[in-house]
Amino acid sequence: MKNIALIGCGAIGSSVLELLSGDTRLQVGWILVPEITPAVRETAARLASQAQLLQALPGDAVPDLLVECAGHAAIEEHVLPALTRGIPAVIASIGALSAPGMAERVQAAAEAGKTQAQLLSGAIGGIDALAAARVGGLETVVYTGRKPPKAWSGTPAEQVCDLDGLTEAFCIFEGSAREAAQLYPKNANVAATLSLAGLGLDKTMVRLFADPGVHENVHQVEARGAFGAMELTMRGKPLAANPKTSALTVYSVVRSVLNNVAPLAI
Ligand SMILES: NC(=O)C1=CN([C@@H]2O[C@H](COP(=O)(O)OP(=O)(O)OC[C@H]3O[C@@H](n4cnc5c(N)ncnc54)[C@H](O)[C@@H]3O)[C@@H](O)[C@H]2O)C=CC1
Ligand SMILES: O=C([O-])CC(=O)C(=O)O
Repeated sequence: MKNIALIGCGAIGSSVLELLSGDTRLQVGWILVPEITPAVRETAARLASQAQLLQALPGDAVPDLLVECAGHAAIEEHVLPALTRGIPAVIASIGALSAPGMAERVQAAAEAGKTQAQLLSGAIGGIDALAAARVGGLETVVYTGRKPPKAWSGTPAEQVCDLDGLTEAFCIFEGSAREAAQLYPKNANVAATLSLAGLGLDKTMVRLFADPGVHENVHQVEARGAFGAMELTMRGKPLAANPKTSALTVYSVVRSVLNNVAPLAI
């Protein structure tokens, strides 16, 4: 049985617990959160009663897998030390790897621990195709992200338009994935994932829209290269508990965890 440490117990973490509970091939032995709130206690009691609720992984704990679905700060705080200790990790907060030097630090920590960090595809699809296409050579990758105005609240979009008053789609950002990550860090996961799989942060072009006409998180990718061309549209339903997060991200975490215990992985 695989023993898992879950980092974060918010919209994604609690849905992941829901979907994994009852699977006898694994158990969640640790849940790491900055504050052990009554909501976290209730979720853990209901879905992972054997789990220890802690702020950091104890030095003598050796989970088989660390699953990050907490936010960018958790990479520095939990993932790097665990990788260095040889604990493999799956990472949802890919946007954190846009910070200068962070992708290299994750790689170095995994090398030091002789283990592996797996970057999840999260809310976007086609990462397998894009990463394979890179081998033959990519020419352009363009990402367009479109979300309902309320999904952009608390971001610099509030300074470039009146989110509540929008009657049509408004382009709140156009530039490189590196600039997008700096301005919209909490919405930078998809852009960062596409960059890491494809042309890198400076050559991946990003356009972001606040669009009152959509109710989903719409992610579009256009890529061209030696392989031919790819066009992809995802219309991700947002999680009720966090409209900034697409439900597919939860399923992507669960897929990855189950691939770790399944005899046939896909
Ligand atoms: N790769 C992708 O496509 C996507 C990735 N994400 C990433 O997943 C993260 C979590 O998303 P949600 O569950 O919707 O957010 P949320 O805000 O609902 O939950 C975050 C949880 O992590 C905990 N947390 C925050 N900082 C922490 C830290 N330093 N160490 C341990 N726990 C910490 C919080 O207490 C909370 O339990 C996002 O911040 C984002 O980075 C989200 C959406 C898509
Ligand atoms: O759609 C989502 O779940 C999140 C998203 O756009 C991002 O973080 O890039």
